[in-house]
Amino acid sequence: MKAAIIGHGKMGREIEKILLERGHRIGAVIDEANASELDAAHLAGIDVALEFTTPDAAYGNIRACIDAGIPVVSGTTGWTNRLEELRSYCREKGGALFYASNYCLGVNLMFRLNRRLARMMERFDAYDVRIEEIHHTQKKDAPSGTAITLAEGIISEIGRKTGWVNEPSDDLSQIVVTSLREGAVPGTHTVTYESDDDRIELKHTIKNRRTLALGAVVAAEFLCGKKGVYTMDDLLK
Ligand SMILES: NC(=O)C1=CN([C@@H]2O[C@H](COP(=O)(O)OP(=O)(O)OC[C@H]3O[C@@H](n4cnc5c(N)ncnc54)[C@H](OP(=O)(O)O)[C@@H]3O)[C@@H](O)[C@H]2O)C=CC1
Ligand SMILES: O=C(O)C1=N[C@H](C(=O)O)C[C@H](O)C1
Repeated sequence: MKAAIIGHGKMGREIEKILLERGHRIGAVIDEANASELDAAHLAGIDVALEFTTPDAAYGNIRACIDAGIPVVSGTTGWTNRLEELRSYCREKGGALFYASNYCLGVNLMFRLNRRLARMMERFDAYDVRIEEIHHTQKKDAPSGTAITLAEGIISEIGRKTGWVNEPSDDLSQIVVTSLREGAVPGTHTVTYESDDDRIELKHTIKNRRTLALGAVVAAEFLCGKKGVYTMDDLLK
């Protein structure tokens, strides 16, 4: 597989290592300075692109890959209010797009547990639910994409929760998501159900960025040669 790396930052560099370890080739590395090279001419011969950039850049980068006919795996967070629009565009153009807010296997297992637990807690309104996420101080967006996916999972199962807020709130219809930024933390997420008497916690701690990059490369291997719109659920089936 010949890959293009779009965004040669912390994730892009980790992805590069894993691509090479798994016997793939790097056909292009695109950063902000050469972002104008995201077109069919510059990407000729590329089988798949991996896009980990910034909330401002992701939409345009992914669209450019679709326009160039290059399957694209993206994990950039903080822009996903436009994800559905881009998925429709991809289908219209006959392109290939894989998106996940988190490529770590364990987090995706936690997403499933989270929905199952929420379904159980639907009946027990003595418990309120909240989410906490902790990441490194260089993270640009808050809350994390993973925390948003967790919140959406809970909202889909618990009728008394209709949205989330990223600030303190007494509104019981909202899930309070707290974002903390500490040192080099790769990503820690905790879902807490608390009553006056006790507390249930579902917690996931990422130990290193490699697990995220490996998941993205496995997604790229899965997407290669396919058309359509995919998520981690398709990969984990
Ligand atoms: N889904 C998942 O599993 C994961 C998602 N992420 C998300 O991925 C994104 C990147 O994270 P991370 O690598 O830590 O961030 P970094 O800030 O380390 O890297 C971002 C890179 O994007 C580049 N960039 C900026 N603008 C453009 C552009 N227009 N075109 C191409 N490249 C550009 C930057 O280049 P320059 O320095 O030249 O500006 C930089 O190299 C974030 O949104 C993060 O939340 C991170 C980890 C896992
Ligand atoms: O910026 C990061 O580092 C991460 N971002 C993703 C998110 O916003 O959920 C995934 C992971 O937690 C690391």
